[in-house]
Amino acid sequence: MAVAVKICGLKTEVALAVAVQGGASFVGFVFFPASPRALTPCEAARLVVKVPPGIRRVAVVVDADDLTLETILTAAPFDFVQCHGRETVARARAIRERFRIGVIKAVPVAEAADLDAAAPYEDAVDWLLFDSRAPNQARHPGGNALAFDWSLLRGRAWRRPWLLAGGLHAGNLAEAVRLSGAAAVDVSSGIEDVPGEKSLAKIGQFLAVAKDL
Ligand SMILES: O=C(O)c1ccccc1NCC(=O)[C@H](O)[C@H](O)COP(=O)(O)O
Repeated sequence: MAVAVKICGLKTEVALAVAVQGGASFVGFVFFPASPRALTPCEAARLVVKVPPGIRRVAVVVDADDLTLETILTAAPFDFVQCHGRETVARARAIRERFRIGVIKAVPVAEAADLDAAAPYEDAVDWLLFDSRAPNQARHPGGNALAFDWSLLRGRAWRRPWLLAGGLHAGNLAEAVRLSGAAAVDVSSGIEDVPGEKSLAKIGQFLAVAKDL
């Protein structure tokens, strides 16, 4: 059974094309200015229009207000907003209802107790995303190439589908899926040569591994 992949932090047409050809199920665009992967709504729109039907387009935001979301979502068509900050359950629900869009809520994980934070979101969002908790000094809450103990997820069940994220790369993907039981994964740093610069070869390798799982 192949594992579904979200390729996150895309910035160029060529990287997007490799992700699409390699079989990505989701493609993510980051709207957080401090990130080396940040795009403006205009820059993202030029890429988003190239995404073929059936591949889900994700706008990654951090505690974005309605005006910011309006600007992003009117510049280009997205299928999901990924809330990667401290958005409450009420805020996640409000985004989903006001913008009539799917919502993915990132849940930061460092220890088993952190998983309990996911349950209250189940009725408010479409997907959960379990990512490593960013260190205090991190400049952004995601995309930090940090893994957590994947076995924490083993045997846990949620009423929403979920993605595993954090420090994944072609070399550890099989083990991460085996230990966590993930059916969908999200990757950014592990398919880059330097932060913000995607490696076409690494995107291809990651997707090839995912296809065989
Ligand atoms: O990627 C970023 O720079 C980023 C910045 C701010 C919020 C979220 C961000 N990324 C979200 C993602 O979905 C990443 O793919 C996820 O955190 C995993 O990242 P990595 O450990 O680098 O694979």
